[in-house]
Amino acid sequence: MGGLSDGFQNMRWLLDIIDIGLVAFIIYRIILLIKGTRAVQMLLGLVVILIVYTASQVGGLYTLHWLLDNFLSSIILVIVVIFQNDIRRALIHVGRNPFFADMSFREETEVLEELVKACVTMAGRRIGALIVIERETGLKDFLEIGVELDARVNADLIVAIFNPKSPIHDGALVLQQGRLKRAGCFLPLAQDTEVSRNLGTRHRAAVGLTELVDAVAIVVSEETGKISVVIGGRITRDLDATSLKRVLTRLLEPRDRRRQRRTRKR
Ligand SMILES: Nc1ncnc2c1ncn2[C@@H]1O[C@H](COP(=O)(O)OP(=O)(O)OP(=O)(O)O)[C@@H](O)[C@H]1O
Repeated sequence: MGGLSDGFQNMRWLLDIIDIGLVAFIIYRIILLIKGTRAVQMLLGLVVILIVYTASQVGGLYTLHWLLDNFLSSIILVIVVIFQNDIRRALIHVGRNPFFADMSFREETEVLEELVKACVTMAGRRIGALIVIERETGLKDFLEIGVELDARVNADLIVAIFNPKSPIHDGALVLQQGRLKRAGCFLPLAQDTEVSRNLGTRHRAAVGLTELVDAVAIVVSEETGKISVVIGGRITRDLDATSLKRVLTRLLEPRDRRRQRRTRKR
């Protein structure tokens, strides 16, 4: 037993390195996860509260200090409530489920071309559409409503689905693992913020879902005929065929291939 604990003592430096490395990795992942989201502002707010808390202690502002002390004692609960969406996103990232799993490069290109063709056709005809593409986070929770399809990605079929006369044109079309999986799906709407208040419900649904999961949403506006891509709750508007294909290729490309491409560039 003594030998074992001596062994651990001798390895102390190694454990310290692992310890520091793990903490640095967790902080890095948290920063990556919340970068550019509302969570950054909330985190800054918390930092300000911490500064005021320390200042109130040093300056002897007892009532303020008591108030903040009580607030900060339940900080874990506060953090969980404030960052619930981000925590959920981080946790469900564990189960990877890439869109182009088991597809050859030629099949991937074909899927993207059919998707882009469908969006451009619908935009030209002012047919409204909402297409959601699953990436690493499973969308099972959002697929209960709707009609099962499980069909190859085909531009004519997508246009037919969103044709206003089609019985399944309402709601979202969901793509999983390179196939058209379900149509007529109801998505969670974005929370009632200043930005989302100015959006119609189709765009709000795209923002709402992508705030919760890492899926990519494509919206074709019935009103303007414009194509937008929504990811992480952020909208990139007014895409044409070329920019849509470029954006989708970048977002759906398998990670290992993206890494290989970056290494080749260096
Ligand atoms: N929660 C939802 N989940 C999925 N689809 C939805 C949801 N809410 C609305 N939609 C779809 O959006 C359509 C209505 O879009 P609306 O015109 O209100 O939005 P919009 O963002 O202004 O889009 P557009 O620019 O095409 O007019 C509905 O017919 C339905 O197909």
